[in-house]
Order: sequence, then structure tokens, then C-alpha cells
Amino acid sequence: MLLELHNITKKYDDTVVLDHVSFRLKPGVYGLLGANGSGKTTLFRILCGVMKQTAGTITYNHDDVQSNPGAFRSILGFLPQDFSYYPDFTGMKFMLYIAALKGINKNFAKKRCLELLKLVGLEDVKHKKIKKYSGGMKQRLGIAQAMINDPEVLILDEPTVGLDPKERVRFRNLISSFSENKIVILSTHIVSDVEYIADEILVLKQGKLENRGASSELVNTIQGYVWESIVEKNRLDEVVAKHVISNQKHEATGTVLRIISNEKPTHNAEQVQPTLEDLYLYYFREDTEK
Ligand SMILES: Nc1ncnc2c1ncn2[C@@H]1O[C@H](COP(=O)(O)OP(=O)(O)OP(=O)(O)O)[C@@H](O)[C@H]1O
Repeated sequence: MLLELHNITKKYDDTVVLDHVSFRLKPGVYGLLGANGSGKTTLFRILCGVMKQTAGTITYNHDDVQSNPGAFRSILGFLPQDFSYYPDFTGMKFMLYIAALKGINKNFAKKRCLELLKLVGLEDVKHKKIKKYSGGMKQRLGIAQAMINDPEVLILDEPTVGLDPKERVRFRNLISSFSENKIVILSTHIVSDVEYIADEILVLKQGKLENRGASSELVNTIQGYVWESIVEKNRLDEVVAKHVISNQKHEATGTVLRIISNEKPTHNAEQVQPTLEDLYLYYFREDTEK
């Protein structure tokens, strides 16, 4: 299994939204990390054949996927960001409906849908209407429908948006358990979603693949740029205004600031070990300030 993007470029009129994005993915979990508007959804839509790139090619096992879209679609599972559920359908009916759309044999479909609903923890509510499901339950149904054809490539666009921390953890565990011998690509701007489960993180910034690597490798690239400093109350506003602040904690002696800066930001600042959250702020400081 080898998915390769070669110089994928997408323009809307004169605006370049994806700029020569190239990467090769073998089985594993990949976190596509980017601020809002960095091009994640556009990239996924192109990968899934919903949209055509302006230039570049995509190959799967060295075959051009767009010259035989049916073949690629049959091994692809997709959970779009704006996935629409039919609120009056039950979970089971919805799964059977998706199975029918994918042309799965009726007898097999029932067995497969039950199996998947069980796997995502919706067995007990399979005959309940989706409008009664919580956000987390809907997302779990979303992943179940994306898995219906036992895909080799699974694409999940911001699957954890709107989930509470407990559901997020559950969702992450689910993805890990599904990921064996699959290429799973998951986009998010929530760092903790990918920090633990992604084998590799792809950082997309303003349409360009800025960096890729294991979380620890990427974090090492900002070694020396993360600081902690105790700042007295009367200087707090000034320091906060001048720097990218990753965290603020009020203590009796003053405020402890975690600061992202190429240079020592205050006289008493001390270097600390960076985290992936710091890396995100380092890459997307302009985007997050907007
Ligand atoms: N149909 C369109 N016409 C023009 N510009 C578009 C169109 N669709 C998206 N864009 C622009 O392309 C850029 C990338 O959008 P995209 O939705 O791919 O980003 P994203 O990383 O998925 O962001 P988000 O996390 O907000 O969904 C944005 O600047 C967006 O405004």
C-alpha cells in the first residue's frame, strides 16, 4: 500500500490554495495539522475525487487514481467535515443505506453493519433515531460508515470537532484500533488528537507542506525556542503583547508565562522542553493571532 501525491496544486482563480504538495504514505496513522484555511479540506476533497486539482497527480500502488476513480473509491473510506446524517433514520437504517449506495450485497451488508455498529459502541442504540444521538455518537457512526467497505485508505476530516474530552479519547482509541494495515489520514487543528495516535504528522501551512515527521522529531525542531518566565503584574501586559504565549499560570510570586520566541524573551526566562502544542503555535502564530 503506497499512496503518493506528486506536486498537487489547487488554484481558485488566482489564489493558490495548495502549492505543490507532495508526500508518500505507507500504512500508518497520519495527522494532517493545519490552521483554519491552510488547505486540509481541499486536499481531502481532491484525494476523494470530489474536486479536481489544478496540477499534479495522485497514485496508489503506482497507478494514477484519477484515471480509474472507481477502483480507488472501492478501497477508500471518507468521513467529510460536514457529513450529513439523516436525523429520522436509525443508526442501522443509515448504515444499510450507505451500504446500498456503495453497492454492497444486501445479505453481507446487514452482517457488516451490525459488526461495525458493535465495534464503534453503537450496538445498543442501533434502532434509535440519529437525532437522539449525541455528537460523539454521530461521529462514531460517521467512522462506521467510512469503514463499511473495509477501506485500505481512510480519510477523516476534523473528526473530533465538537466532541467533549471523553468522547475525543474514545474516538482516538477507536481510530488506533482500526488502523492496522491501513493508511489513515486525519486532519485536525487540535494537537492532542494526533499527538498520541499519529505515527507521523504532516504540517500544512498556507497550502504548503511545511514539515513532516514523528511528533518527537517535529518537536525537536523548535528546541531552544520555548521559554518559561515569571513576570510581575505590572509588566505582564507588555510581555504578553510582544510575544506568542503558549500558557499563563498565576502564582503568588507573579505570572508564569510559557513563551514561544527565537530569542530569550525576558531577563529571567529559562528554556523548557517544547511540546507539540508549542510547535503548533510556532508554525501558526500568524494564523492564530488573526
Ligand atoms: N470554492 C472556493 N473558492 C474560493 N476559495 C476557496 C473555496 N474553497 C476554499 N477556499 C479557500 O481555500 C483555502 C483553504 O480552504 P480549506 O477549507 O481547504 O482549508 P482547511 O484547512 O480545511 O480549513 P478549515 O479547518 O477551516 O476547514 C481557504 O483560504 C478558503 O477560503
